[in-house]
Amino acid sequence: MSTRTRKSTHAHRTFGSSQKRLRVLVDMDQVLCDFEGSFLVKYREKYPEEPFIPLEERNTFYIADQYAKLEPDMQDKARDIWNAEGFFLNLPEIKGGCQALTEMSQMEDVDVFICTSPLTFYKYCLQEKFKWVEDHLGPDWISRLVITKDKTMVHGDVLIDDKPRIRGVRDPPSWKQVLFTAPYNQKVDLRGRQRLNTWTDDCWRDIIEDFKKRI
Ligand SMILES: Cc1cn([C@H]2C[C@H](O)[C@@H](COP(=O)(O)O)O2)c(=O)[nH]c1=O
Ligand SMILES: [Mg+2]
Repeated sequence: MSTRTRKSTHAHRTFGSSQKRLRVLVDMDQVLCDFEGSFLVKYREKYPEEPFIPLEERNTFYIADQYAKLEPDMQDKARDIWNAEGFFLNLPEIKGGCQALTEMSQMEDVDVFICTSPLTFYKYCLQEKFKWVEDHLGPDWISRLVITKDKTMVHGDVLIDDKPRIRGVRDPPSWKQVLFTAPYNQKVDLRGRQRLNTWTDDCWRDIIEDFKKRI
């Protein structure tokens, strides 16, 4: 066997698959963690006499924008809830999310990263996001956590995210968004995006398989 043949055989073994790997980015708040539900429970505990907005009537991405319209100081009262120590750490999981992520990361030719934005008031949020990931997914996922204010700066093929409009310095971003359903995005124009309603059926699997065929 010539040197050239040996080299190519080795190359074939090392890089045997011609399938490109699919890089999937998955958001945390309202995709893996129940930000909205937890906010409402805590808000009503803290301010039982104040008006509130039931989940099915939420119509803006940022809670504060809608609460500001109720009464002038509502925005600050709402903000105190998610700025508090322990809020992010104790967010319940969106049903089936962590199981789906674990299974997704075991799919052939798929790399999964968590991609989340922090609060500007980052005192508790940053470390609590790390701890949440460690507690719910395990320590190996810490190296798969990307925290950024600008998700367009992160390279990927797919971003599963509930935010109706994601903008940043890169336009268009490298990824295609799959819109994860949340109360405030039920009626938005999908603009060609796919929707994922839940982690508890196998639709996410079909979406990922479909993207694998397209890259
Ligand atoms: C007021 C308010 C804030 N957020 C926060 C929570 C996160 O820090 C980001 C959203 O991050 P994502 O990666 O886009 O999920 O903003 C929020 O989600 N909703 C609110 O009402
Ligand atoms: Mg989100």
